[in-house]
This record gives sequence, C-alpha cells and structure tokens, in this order.
Amino acid sequence: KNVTSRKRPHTSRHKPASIKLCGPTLVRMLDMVCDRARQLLMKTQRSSSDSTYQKRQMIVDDDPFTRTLSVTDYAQFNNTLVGDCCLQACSLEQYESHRIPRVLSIQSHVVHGFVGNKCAAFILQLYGFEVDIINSVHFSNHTGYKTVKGSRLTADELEAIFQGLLINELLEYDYILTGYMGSGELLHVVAKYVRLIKSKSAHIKYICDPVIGDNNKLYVDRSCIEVYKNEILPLADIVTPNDFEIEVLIGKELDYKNDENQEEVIWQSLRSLHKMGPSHIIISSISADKTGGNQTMLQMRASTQFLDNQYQTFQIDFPHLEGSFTGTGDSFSALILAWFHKENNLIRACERSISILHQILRKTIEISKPINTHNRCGHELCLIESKAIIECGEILFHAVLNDKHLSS
Ligand SMILES: Nc1ncnc2c1ncn2[C@@H]1O[C@H](COP(=O)(O)OP(=O)(O)O)[C@@H](O)[C@H]1O
Ligand SMILES: Cc1ncc(COP(=O)(O)O)c(CN)c1O
Repeated sequence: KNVTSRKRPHTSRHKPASIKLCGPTLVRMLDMVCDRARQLLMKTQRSSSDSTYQKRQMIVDDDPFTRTLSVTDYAQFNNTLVGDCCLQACSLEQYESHRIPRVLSIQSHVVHGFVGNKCAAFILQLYGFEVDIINSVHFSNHTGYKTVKGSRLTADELEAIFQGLLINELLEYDYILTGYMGSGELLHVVAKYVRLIKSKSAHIKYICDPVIGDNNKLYVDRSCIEVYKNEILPLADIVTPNDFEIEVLIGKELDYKNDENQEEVIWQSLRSLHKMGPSHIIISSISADKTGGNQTMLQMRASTQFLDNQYQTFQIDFPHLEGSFTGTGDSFSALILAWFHKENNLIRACERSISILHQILRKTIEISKPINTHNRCGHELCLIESKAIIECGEILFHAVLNDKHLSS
C-alpha cells in the first residue's frame, strides 16, 4: 500500500505503516494485496537492468496479545525500499479465539490462605482469563481460625468502585462471578451493576454462588436472603447453592432420606429454583445423611432448563474424603466458570470441576498438615501445588443423566 523512496541505511529498523482490518473478507483482501505487491516487486526487478535484488524478508507475525495478524513485506531494489507493505488483519474467528475472556469476580479476600478471590483469581488466571477483582471483605484469614481481623466493603464503597469503572468505560465483561457478600445492601449494589453490565451484551454469563450458610447455619446477614430471591437469582445464569442454601431460597426443607419419592423431591426443588431465574443449577455436594445413600460417597446434582421449558438433570457420585476443607465452594464456582467457557456444556464442566477438586483435595491431604490446633476448618487448599492438576483437567468421575426430562 505504501511505496517509499529512501536510502538503504534507513530501511532496516523502519516501522512500516499499517492498517488494522478485521473480518474474513479483509483477510482475503490482505492476501490479494500481498500477492499484488509481490508481482509489482518482481516486475520492477525484471525491468530494472542494474537491479541488485536484496534478500526479501517477509515477516508474518501472529500476535495473540495484540490480537492481530500482521504481514510485513520488506523488499529492497537498488537504493529504494519498496517495502512498508504492511497490513494487519485478523478474521473474526481468529479474533474470538485470541481474545482473552474477561471476568469480574466479587468475593472475599484473605491475606493468608485460600478462599474467595484467592482461589478464583489463581484458577481463572491459570486458564488464561483476565480477572478483575472486587474484594467484598479483606480479612487476615478465613473464619475457621481462632481470630479474624480485617474489614468489610460497604455498599457506598462498592458503588464508588463501580462508578469509577463505569465512567472510564471499563464495565465490559464476558463473565461475572460472585461469592460471599455478607449484607443485603452490598448485594443490592451488585444486582444494580450486574443488570447494567448484562444490558450491554446478551452474551455475558453471571455465575452466582448464593453464599448464605451451611448445615442449618447462616454465614451472612439475614437481609441477603430476600435480595438473592428478588434481585440476584433473576439475573443469574448459573447458580451453585449447597443443599441448605437451596432450602432457604425455595423456602422448603428437604429431607430426601425419609421421603419415598426422593428423586422427585430433589428435582422438584431444582425446578422451584429454576422458576426464580437461573437456567443452570448445580448443587455441588449432598451428603449421604440427606440422600440416605452410600456413606462413603457424596453426590453432585445439576439441572438445566431449556427455552422450551424442558429440563436436563444429572448427577455425579464421587468419594467423600475424610476431613474438612475451606475454599472448596469458591474453587468449584471458578472451575465451573472456566470449564463452561471452554466446553460450552454443563455436564462436561461439572465432570471436570468435580474431578479436579477431588485431585486438589487428595493433594492437600497428602502434602499439608492441619494448620494449627485452633483451626476448626482443617486444611488450607494446596492450590499452587495443584497447578498441574488444574491445567490438565482430567475427568475421573462421569455424570449419569436422569432419564426423566421434566416439563414444567
Ligand atoms: N469432604 C469432601 N470430600 C470430597 N469432596 C469434597 C469434600 N468437601 C468438598 N469437596 C469438593 O468441593 C466441592 C465444593 O464443596 P462443597 O462443600 O459442596 O461447597 P461449599 O463449600 O460451598 O459448601 C464439592 O463438590 C466437592 O467436589
Ligand atoms: C472469608 C470467607 N470467605 C469465603 C468462605 C467460603 O469458603 P467455601 O468455599 O469453603 O464455602 C469462607 C469460609 N468460611 C470464609 O471464611
């Protein structure tokens, strides 16, 4: 596109002019332009009797970081550079495959150990996601220790952070991930901005771990429950409650063990939660105490509601490992996000996430000691040591489809 006359000494470090283009048609155009440029160069060479053709350098630079493919054709004839023929182009397909997916993760932060954003950021960054982090709490350690010191983010502070991102036009994400939030006011601000981010693009997915409590005990202010029900669930695409949280959200206690029609009770509860908004629900673990099943196993249950109101439901049974672990729920939701993105399939995402967590816990048991005598929550996850396990994503446990595809 550009032919310049310059003396040879200037040619070598010259940065060529470039045009940035996008789309498959433009890639074809790039080929045509380069071909034509080559033809012209050859013609010039032939017509010039005293031509001393220099070794041609054609540089093709496929740069995932700048998301461009650039072809630079440097050529020199006599004292003239007939180069500067540079085009940068990429097909949409290539653009998408090189684009780094962006996640906004709003969860707790601990200085020592692994829960919340400490788990999510490591896992997601390892898989190549860009993670923007908002810390709902900034604690010394998780709440299983004798003492916890630190601060909680207020609703006003969260509002200010979102305003900053909004004014600078930075509220552009592919995924939103939320975990421990603590108060209804904070959740209310989260809902307001999730709504705004989602209104910008239909492709954004919101993965919500509705952290409320466990084993009949609330971890959060009671005000969270209504905000989850009325504001958050209608926005969420994937939710990962535990069995206590599902009971609180649908307002019904579930005692699967003593119910003759146990399967129906579980699927009914999933269906009630679907009605509140999310199209994918994953109960990360149900203990044998609740299911009445094999004491050595835990069960994951999941369900997808399709647009035609049909449901696909499945379960994964996996071994119950001795001991208690903290940060498993937060790691689970991050793994689900990552593998749902890679596989675009909830069943595969669950198989990978359950299998990876199993191996992380095995590694944790193998190499870590319980932290100290005051720690009621057992081991900190050995996430860094499990890097290879996370990257590999080997499937150990397979999903079993429920043959009933319930209609509403
Ligand atoms: N004792 C355990 N044995 C085996 N897997 C576990 C155990 N505790 C946690 N996990 C794994 O971590 C995942 C999330 O933990 P879970 O206890 O269900 O979430 P939460 O911490 O949110 O209550 C489970 O699906 C399972 O894969
Ligand atoms: C500050 C904080 N954040 C998050 C969690 C959640 O951990 P888990 O992933 O095991 O549910 C905990 C555990 N009590 C915690 O103390």
